[in-house]
Amino acid sequence: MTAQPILAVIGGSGLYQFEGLQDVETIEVDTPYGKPSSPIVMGTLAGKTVAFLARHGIGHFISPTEVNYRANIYALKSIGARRIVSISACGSLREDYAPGHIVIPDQLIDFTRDRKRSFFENGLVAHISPADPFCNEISTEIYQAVIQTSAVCHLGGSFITIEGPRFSTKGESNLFRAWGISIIGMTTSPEAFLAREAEMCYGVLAHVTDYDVWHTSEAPVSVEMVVRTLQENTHHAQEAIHNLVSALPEDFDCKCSRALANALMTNPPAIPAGTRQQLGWLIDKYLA
Ligand SMILES: CSC[C@H]1O[C@H](OP(=O)(O)O)[C@H](O)[C@@H]1O
Ligand SMILES: Nc1ncnc2[nH]cnc12
Repeated sequence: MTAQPILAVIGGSGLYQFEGLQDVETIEVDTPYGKPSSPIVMGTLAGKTVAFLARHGIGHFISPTEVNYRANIYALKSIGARRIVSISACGSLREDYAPGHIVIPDQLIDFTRDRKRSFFENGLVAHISPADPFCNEISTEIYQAVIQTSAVCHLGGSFITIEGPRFSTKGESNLFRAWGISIIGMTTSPEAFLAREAEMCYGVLAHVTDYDVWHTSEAPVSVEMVVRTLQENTHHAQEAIHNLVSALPEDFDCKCSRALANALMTNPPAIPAGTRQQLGWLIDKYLA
């Protein structure tokens, strides 16, 4: 059996397998929420175990709305992962975050509508705090790893998740700009919120692939533009993950691992037995 991974990587658009993993083992995981987007590929990088999951499936056949975010987070937790790096393609809403750059966002604005956004349901109410939606520790580690590459990297910026799959109108894009939002994508919500509920450290390495649709001298975003920019820049993410894995300590203590400590609202005797059992993986340590 492969060792517990030091890091789980969720690969987004343009990243369906992880180059350079050695001693690779592919694991089919099933979850109470259904199948994750892809098998989990476990392997070693810099001598440490890493897990990789392709968010849109291998071949990119799952839309941002249809990604089973709960199954993906559950699957990564079930193999023992405690930290997640999400690799995402995003549009830029500001001039100085240019295509080809990388952003490590520190805020998240959720404009999605049609997604399961919590593990808590069926008689068990919990309210986690996503005031700081990304783990500060892993985000800083990601930034340190990226700046060792030749990529231009920005630490900080707010990231809006739209429902998609369509891109934005100019009216929407200009509204988001007026709100001071930095980058735009379609997958970080609810992924980041579910990772917090699962008490996992979660950070994003966002590749800027385009200027969305607001720019007066740049063409509006298209799939061709996103794919081309990603092809030119994915090597930065691969290199950064290598740097990150090399630097990450095996032992760590982060407040993300206690995110549910003050979140459970339902009086324990009122929790239905089936729900208590189904969510045992999250709540046993608080209700034992
Ligand atoms: C292919 S452009 C839109 C698509 O790309 C991003 O995916 P991911 O976050 O998984 O890299 C964006 O969120 C949309 O899903
Ligand atoms: N402009 C954009 N809007 C939403 N998602 C994106 N992913 C990459 N570019 C994007």
